[in-house]
Amino acid sequence: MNVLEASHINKYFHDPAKFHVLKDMSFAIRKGQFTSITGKSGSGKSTLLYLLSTMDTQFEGSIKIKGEEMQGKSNKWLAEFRNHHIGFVFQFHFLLPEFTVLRNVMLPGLKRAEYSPGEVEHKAYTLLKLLGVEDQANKRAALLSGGQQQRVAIARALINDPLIVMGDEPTGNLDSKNTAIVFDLFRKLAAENGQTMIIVTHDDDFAGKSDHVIHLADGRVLN
Ligand SMILES: Nc1ncnc2c1ncn2[C@@H]1O[C@H](COP(=O)(O)OP(=O)(O)OP(=O)(O)O)[C@@H](O)[C@H]1O
Repeated sequence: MNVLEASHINKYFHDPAKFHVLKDMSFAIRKGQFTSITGKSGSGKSTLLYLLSTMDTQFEGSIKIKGEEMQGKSNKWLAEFRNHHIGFVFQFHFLLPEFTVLRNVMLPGLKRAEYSPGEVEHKAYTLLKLLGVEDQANKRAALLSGGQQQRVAIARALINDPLIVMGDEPTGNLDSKNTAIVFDLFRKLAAENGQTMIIVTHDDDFAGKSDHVIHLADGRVLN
C-alpha cells in the first residue's frame, strides 16, 4: 500500500531569478518502507522534504498522503493532519531550551491528549532509553551536547507513533555508534510497527541499507 504518492512535482524559487529547483518528480513510498533521499549538496533534498512534509504548499503537482490530496488544503487543516500523522526531525532541533529533556519529548504527546500524562511520560522515558539519553531526562535541554539534543529531537518525533517519520539529516551530529543506534531503531519501527521513514541523508552507508533510495540530480529523480 502506498502511503505517499508524489506526481509531477515542480517547484520554482524566484529569488534572485526564477530557478526551477524540482523538475517533474514522481514517485511513491509504501507503508513501512525505509526511504532515503540522497543527492549532492544543493540538489534539492531539503526543498523536496519540506514539500512532502506539507509545510511548503507553493509547488505544482500533487502530493497524496494516505490517499488524501494535500494541495489546496488550508494551513489549519494541514497542521492538524501533520499533528496526527507526521513526526519530524529537523537539522536544527528546535528543543525548548528552558524545559527539561523529558518535558520536550512529552509535549507533543500531552498536546495530542490520547494517553494520560503518566503514560506519555513512560513512553518518553522508554524512547530516551532506546536512544541512550535517558540519563539526561531531567536536565534542561539547553545543557545537552548537539548529538544528545539530536537524539532527544528524534524521541520527540516518535512520541505519537506517527505514520510517517521525516528527517533532514537526523544523524548529522552523531558519531558512528549513535548513527547505528538511530538507524536500527528506525528500521525496527518500520518493520514492526509499519511506520514509514523518509530520511534525507549524506551518509551513503545509511542510504545503502535503506529499502528505497530517491536520488536527486539536476533537479530530477534518477531511477
Ligand atoms: N528560499 C530559497 N530561495 C531561493 N533559492 C533557494 C531557497 N532555498 C533553497 N534554495 C536553492 O535551492 C537549491 C536546493 O536547495 P536545498 O536546500 O533543497 O538542497 P539540499 O540538497 O538539501 O542541499 P544540502 O545537502 O546542502 O543541504 C539550492 O541551489 C539552494 O540554493
